[in-house]
Amino acid sequence: MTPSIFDKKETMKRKTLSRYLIEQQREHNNLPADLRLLIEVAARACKHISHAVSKGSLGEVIGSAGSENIQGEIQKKLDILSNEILIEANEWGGHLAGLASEEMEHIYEIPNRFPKGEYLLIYDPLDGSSNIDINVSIGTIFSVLKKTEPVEGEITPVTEQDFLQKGANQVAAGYAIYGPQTQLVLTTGYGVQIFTLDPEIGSWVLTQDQVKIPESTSEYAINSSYQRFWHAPIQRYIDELIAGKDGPRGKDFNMRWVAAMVAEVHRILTRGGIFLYPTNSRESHRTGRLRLLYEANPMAMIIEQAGGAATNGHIRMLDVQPSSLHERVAVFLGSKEEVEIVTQYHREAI
Ligand SMILES: O=P(O)(O)OC[C@H]1O[C@](O)(COP(=O)(O)O)[C@@H](O)[C@@H]1O
Ligand SMILES: [Mg+2]
Ligand SMILES: [Mg+2]
Repeated sequence: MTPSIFDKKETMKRKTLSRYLIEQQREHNNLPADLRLLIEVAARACKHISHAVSKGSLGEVIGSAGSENIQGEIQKKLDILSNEILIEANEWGGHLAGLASEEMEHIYEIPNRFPKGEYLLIYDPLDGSSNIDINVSIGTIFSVLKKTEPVEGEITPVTEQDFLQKGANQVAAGYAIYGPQTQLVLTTGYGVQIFTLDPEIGSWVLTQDQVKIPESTSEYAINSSYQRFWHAPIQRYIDELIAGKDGPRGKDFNMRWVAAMVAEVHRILTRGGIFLYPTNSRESHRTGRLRLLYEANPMAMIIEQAGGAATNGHIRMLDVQPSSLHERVAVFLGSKEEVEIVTQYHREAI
């Protein structure tokens, strides 16, 4: 008997992250057991961060920590706390060789007193830090790579070089968004799934499977306060969007800016759109604002898995060869048609 729509909804409601991952491992045979456990540990850490975020001033996590990270940005108390939560949860998990974070200058090798694994975890513990104090959506972004050994079976110490892999090598990527609801968006290379945290039972529940981004859109997101520093291809692209129905695009566009990449990507996954963070002539943005390894790459994998596109303006983001841990990059991602147009404008300008 075919189950009714109601029954299907009920079944979806009960599918927790654990059950979903076990099904992938056992029934579909497309998720190694160690990777499944690593994702569970990361998801548990995000639940912990979500709890700290929701307490806000009650938990005394609001405000500056009075320190700077490697990028010269003022660290918020929550940036530091989230980083510590992720390290603590993952270092004894037994599935990692090492981890790296926006908030740490160097990589962190799992100490010898803990069991080790073959994976590398790279994350932005708290994305959208400027939104913390104003109670607007923020998130945690993570990427998982595999450490490759020069000789099979031999285990060598982890180095920064191990992390400098193209995004195409990612075996999983995800983010948690701490907004009106806390959600976990995940890909292990088989589409994109959204899990919503049910605060009553403390579980991540599958609420959307195989998320798909519409190919066309009339919504864009860019910080236009840098307009005077923009290079010609971006100037051209945005001018055309603003010209709307009267311009070459022949339709009106709307604009949004949340100032947290997780929130922009989440909106795009939900209803389409394009997110742009180009390089510009300002010294601090010469190579871009967002970080390749723990912002651009995981988001690019998620966007591609949902049928969208992501480039650095010239090539597919996932094909960019990283050269350093905290490297910055220009980012164009979202609905395919728009990403293709803006990338084409960059290519024509060479
Ligand atoms: O509004 P701005 O200053 O242009 O920057 C917004 C961008 O900065 C970020 O907040 C950077 O992330 P962090 O908060 O992790 O440093 C992105 O999420 C966002 O897209
Ligand atoms: Mg960030
Ligand atoms: Mg951050």
